Amino acid sequence: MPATLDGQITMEKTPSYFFTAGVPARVAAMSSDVRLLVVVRDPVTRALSDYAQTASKRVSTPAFEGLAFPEGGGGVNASWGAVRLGLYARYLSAWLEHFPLERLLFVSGERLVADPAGEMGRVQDFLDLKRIVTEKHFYFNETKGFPCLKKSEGSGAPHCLGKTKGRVHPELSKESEQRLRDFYRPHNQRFYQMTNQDFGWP
Ligand SMILES: Nc1ncnc2c1ncn2[C@@H]1O[C@H](COP(=O)(O)OS(=O)(=O)O)[C@@H](OP(=O)(O)O)[C@H]1O
Repeated sequence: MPATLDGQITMEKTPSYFFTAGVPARVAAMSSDVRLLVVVRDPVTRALSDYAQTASKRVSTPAFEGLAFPEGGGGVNASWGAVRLGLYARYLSAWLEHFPLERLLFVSGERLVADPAGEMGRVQDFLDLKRIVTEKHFYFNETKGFPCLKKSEGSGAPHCLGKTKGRVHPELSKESEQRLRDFYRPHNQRFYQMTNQDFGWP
């Protein structure tokens, strides 16, 4: 992390911090007053998104359902990363050994899309920042199917995230979706209790 002067905030992000062993202890050792933002989405959608990212890099990736569900039986393959990483409560436990809950803000991935200004308002409050980013900064881009910035910082032109954000997800049969939902439900409930926040995942 670069040196941070008084009055500055240094931000650093990668999704893998959340679930990589040893990271909570390392972050705690680095800074005692760090604030942590965790963006989470419905773990079923997360699994499909994870798969879509892998499949975009390797054409020969087997079908989602073959990887998610072991042959025979009604089980779910929780050792496959795309499934395992949606077990948020498990990974959060490791962070809560090093940080009080108040040091973490859980951002809803769904609300970030449906109401980006509202969710960014929560983020700014959490970081003790003036609410500079508001509704007026966003518009919904029908082609992209996501909110985009009305003006980018560099050119002042509208700016959407790139092609690697908003990929098409694989189709999932109703039965497979239900199987995954049933698998995640108790984990989601535990996560809601730990965060005191109901994300409303079906
Ligand atoms: N405004 C906007 N524009 C485009 N995409 C958006 C936006 N807000 C949230 N998302 C969702 O972000 C998902 C990609 O996040 P990632 O976790 O891959 O990002 S990163 O790894 O931290 O770079 C990406 O997931 P996929 O849809 O599976 O590609 C999007 O659903």
